[in-house]
Amino acid sequence: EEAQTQQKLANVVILATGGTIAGAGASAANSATYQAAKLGVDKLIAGVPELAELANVRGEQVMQIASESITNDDLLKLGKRVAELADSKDVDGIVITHGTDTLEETAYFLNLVEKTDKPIVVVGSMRPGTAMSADGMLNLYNAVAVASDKQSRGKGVLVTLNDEIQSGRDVSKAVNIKTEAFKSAWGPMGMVVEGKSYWFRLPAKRHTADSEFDIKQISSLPQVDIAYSYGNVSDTAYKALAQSGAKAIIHAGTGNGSVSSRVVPALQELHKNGVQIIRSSHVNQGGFVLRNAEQPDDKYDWVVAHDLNPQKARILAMVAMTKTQDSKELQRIFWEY
Ligand SMILES: NC(=O)CC[C@H](N)C(=O)O
Repeated sequence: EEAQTQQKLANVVILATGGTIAGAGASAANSATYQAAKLGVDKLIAGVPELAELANVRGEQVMQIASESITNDDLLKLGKRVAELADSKDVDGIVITHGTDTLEETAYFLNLVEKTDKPIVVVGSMRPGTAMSADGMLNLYNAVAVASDKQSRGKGVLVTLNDEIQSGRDVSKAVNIKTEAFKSAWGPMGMVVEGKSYWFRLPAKRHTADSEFDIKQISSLPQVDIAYSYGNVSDTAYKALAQSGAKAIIHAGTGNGSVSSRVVPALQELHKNGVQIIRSSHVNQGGFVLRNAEQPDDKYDWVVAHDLNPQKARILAMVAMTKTQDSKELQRIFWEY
């Protein structure tokens, strides 16, 4: 009988990378003061015995770090392992446990480069497992539920926290400390409650199987950096980033992605020297940057990031620039993904 249930259940692999979901604090009162990336994947799985009712689950420790320390090489390593598993007949879905600080970057990266319809779910938590009202157990349970569900196929990389199913493209950490931390300007795609998924919308942008990018063809990512804008800003950061080898600079602009008159000449100069300038906005609840609004992008040959926040724009620019250095192609890609 046990063999029969195992046959019916989906096979889900949990790739663990660290973060608070694998964190531990000194006391149950420590919801914010703790060390991330302490528990191994086997302990995470053992901590939620109910996972066995949802799927045949096995774990792999890909790395054990706090996600603010993730590098481009780490992204490639994780991406390549996900692709290998997605190609395996024995794997129906993949869950990635991840720190929440850069979870939105990794989820978007995988959404762009994994050529598969199989569910890929990235999950984290806001409180370590040692804390009162820890959220990791339920978030992981929900992630495995979504990853083992056939309905989740072909919907792009997904993120499950706070009972919501979010698009890995759109979602961003908008709040810290609180468990209701991840938001999307366009709303969640669905809910997951007691191991069952309820879907309400689909992503409109190209992703995964429909993407022109393939992790198997990518061996390195170009240097793309972000410069933050504010009153009295100078061009120092932009010049320094270009000097250090940035192939593109994401302008984390004020408001509509506006650029200070103190910075415009330096950006024109950098672009003449081959650095792509990509305008985004650092407003918190959904930037929306349009070409030739506030700045003459056609005249300067700049690119706009549209609704992508600066950190997501960095991910797309890196992936796109593995294929093209042409600003018009880059802009096409920024509209489509
Ligand atoms: N809630 C979290 O996961 C944050 C912990 C850590 N800063 C990380 O991103 O890994």
